[in-house]
Amino acid sequence: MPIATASEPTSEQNSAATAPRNAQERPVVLEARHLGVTYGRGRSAVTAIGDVSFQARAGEFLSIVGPSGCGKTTLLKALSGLLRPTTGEVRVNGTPASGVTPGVAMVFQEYTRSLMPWQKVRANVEFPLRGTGLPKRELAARAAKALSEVGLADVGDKYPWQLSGGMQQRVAIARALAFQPNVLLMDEPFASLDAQVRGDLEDLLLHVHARTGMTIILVTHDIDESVYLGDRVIALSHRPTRVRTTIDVDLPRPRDQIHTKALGGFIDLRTRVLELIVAERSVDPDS
Ligand SMILES: Nc1ncnc2c1ncn2[C@@H]1O[C@H](COP(=O)(O)OP(=O)(O)OP(=O)(O)O)[C@@H](O)[C@H]1O
Repeated sequence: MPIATASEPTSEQNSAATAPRNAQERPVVLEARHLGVTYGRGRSAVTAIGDVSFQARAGEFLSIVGPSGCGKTTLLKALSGLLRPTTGEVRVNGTPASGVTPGVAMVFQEYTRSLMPWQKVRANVEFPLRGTGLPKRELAARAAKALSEVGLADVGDKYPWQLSGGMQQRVAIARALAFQPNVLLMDEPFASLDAQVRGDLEDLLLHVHARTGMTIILVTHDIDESVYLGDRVIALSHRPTRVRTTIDVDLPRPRDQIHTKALGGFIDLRTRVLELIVAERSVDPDS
């Protein structure tokens, strides 16, 4: 399947652009309710998350930004159920989640550590599906479809280390897609890639989002990326973190690297987000 490029929006992207965009009418699929996370106890305790509440609606693309070390990764871990919150709860379709959050997949920044180098690409993509009871044929079909979706239909028999960094991160995304999650959590997935590859993968993500209608929650340090991809940007405060502001990104879709980023609205939004981050950066959480 062809990957969306800046100059050629796909038919899926175009249909997404004309679909009703009243996000408030869509059901809430994932909710953080007064989440708090403290690491350790006593004098060495570190409260990463103070009190965070927000809702992600079906099909929404949420970008999360915040100053360095404010607790963004901790928040994604709590949302995925990899880490138990100290206070508050995560709700899925209105029901409190305990343990690993159902229907959620996560993509990490460190693709070299998240892919198994001794397994071929196809086996890496199939891995999370093993133990789900799916027949082998269905497993293989899902992996093939996901690899095709990220433009890697022909690399199933290679090892991850035979691929470029950008291709390895595509494999990690394919692995999450093969799982067919309702919510995809992404922790700075493009941070270690060069600018051109990063732009390509941002557009790949826009394409996947438009085609699948999946809810995506992406943590990023890159202010432009947060606005370019998101329907809303949640700006977090310094640690112990709270939601400082939520900004609606009312830019038209489909988006493309050249024209969207040249829009006055894009420049205004990125300036607003940057101002918020700079203001929060100037606060020392340990003082
Ligand atoms: N396992 C842990 N034990 C103790 N403290 C931790 C642990 N993990 C994170 N922290 C602390 O919690 C705070 C938030 O960390 P976290 O990694 O969630 O922030 P972040 O916003 O993702 O950081 P960055 O901007 O560098 O990616 C930091 O002060 C960090 O040192």
